[in-house]
Amino acid sequence: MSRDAATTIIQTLREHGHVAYLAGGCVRDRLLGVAPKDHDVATDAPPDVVQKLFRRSQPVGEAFGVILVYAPGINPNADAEPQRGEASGTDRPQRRFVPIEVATFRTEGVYSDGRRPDEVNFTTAEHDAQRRDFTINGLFEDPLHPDTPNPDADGHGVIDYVGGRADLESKTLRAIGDPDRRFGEDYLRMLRAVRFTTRLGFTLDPSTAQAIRNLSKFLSQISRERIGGELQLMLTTPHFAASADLLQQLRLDGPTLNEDHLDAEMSVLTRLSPDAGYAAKLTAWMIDRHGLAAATPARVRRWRKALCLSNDDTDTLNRILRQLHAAEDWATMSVAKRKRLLSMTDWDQTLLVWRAMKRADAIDADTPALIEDGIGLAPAPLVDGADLIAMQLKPGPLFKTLLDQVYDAQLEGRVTDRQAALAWVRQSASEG
Ligand SMILES: Nc1ccn([C@@H]2O[C@H](COP(=O)(O)OP(=O)(O)OP(=O)(O)O)[C@@H](O)[C@H]2O)c(=O)n1
Repeated sequence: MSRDAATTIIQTLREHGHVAYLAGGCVRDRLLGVAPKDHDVATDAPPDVVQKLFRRSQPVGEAFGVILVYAPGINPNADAEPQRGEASGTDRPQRRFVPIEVATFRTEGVYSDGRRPDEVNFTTAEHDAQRRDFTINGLFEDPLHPDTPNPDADGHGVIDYVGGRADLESKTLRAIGDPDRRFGEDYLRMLRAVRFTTRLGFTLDPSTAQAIRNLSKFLSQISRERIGGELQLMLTTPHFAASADLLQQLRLDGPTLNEDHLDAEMSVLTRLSPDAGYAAKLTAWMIDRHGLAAATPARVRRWRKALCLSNDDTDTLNRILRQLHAAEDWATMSVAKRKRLLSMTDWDQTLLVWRAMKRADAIDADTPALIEDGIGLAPAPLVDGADLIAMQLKPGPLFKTLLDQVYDAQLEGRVTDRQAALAWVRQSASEG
């Protein structure tokens, strides 16, 4: 477990006369009874000392004083470094080297480029706690404290310089010290505030919320990759609708999406199944904000830029929107068209959005009969391009039209075997 690996590192640092603790999210999560994603260590040992003490280490954020140390532990994510003499890819369950971030206690300057702090100074644990974003993230823990032999015990080894324990108990997300200053150091923290508040089901402290409202427009100074990354974290949790709602209440929606603030009701997003992927959630949010008619490729291009969307997510978003627009004509659509729609890539995602829009009743009612009609939604074509070439037809626009039409005939049961399909093509081609 990464807690064991982090504890081993802390022990070594202590033996060499340094102060070292577990820090940040892992302390918060343990006190909340949640399994921490990873365990970070903070220490007064400077980065070069950390590197000398741990042979298996590499700097990951030298400017920040962060060193990745590989320490023995059970690594649940199997692809850590293999042990010496051990072939990688072996299936024996065993102790592996777990990567742990070891950061030197630091204070940071402002992030004036929106990506990294202008300056970093090494300091004490107390000052390191005070430069962190929220009180619940500013806790340290001594895993070697005699009162905490059991990691599940209510930690007496917790070191709290910022009032984080009381805020954990009252379920309050509060900036450490002066909120304007904390957000001014890194405006991305305003989005982090939304993520932690909704993920943990906390309340945002009123003066922290007010500071965000006042400063929301400065979010646009932050790099689009960081904004997009944070939004993705927010929307891929089960609390995505609450996150979008809180973003809007705090007037962070506009600067996040690089468009104007809107007071939209999150009805589609609220009803959307948690099984929906990131692109489907963005689609639902776009529809809540702008309506389906205004959810256009131009809007997708804008969101893609604002959120640094991947090609995959952008393609999926565009596909879902095209399918939603097509689904509007369901009532008048031919059987072949219906079947083609139902077998399109990402239709499952489209359907989740369509259901959240409360418009899927007819599709849901008609689908079983289409699937179980003895033909199916997407049977293998009875004829293909090679058959057309064998008929001396030249590849060209007519070629594709003929193939589409004969496939429609097949989907609708108008041709049921290969001979009939070939005859159908011959007839249509001769008619021109
Ligand atoms: N803009 C930021 C980012 C991080 N931190 C501090 O660095 C710690 C680690 O950051 P990160 O790994 O991003 O978050 P976690 O708190 O570990 O939360 P998560 O479980 O989401 O990773 C945080 O707890 C917080 O103390 C901060 O003060 N300001």
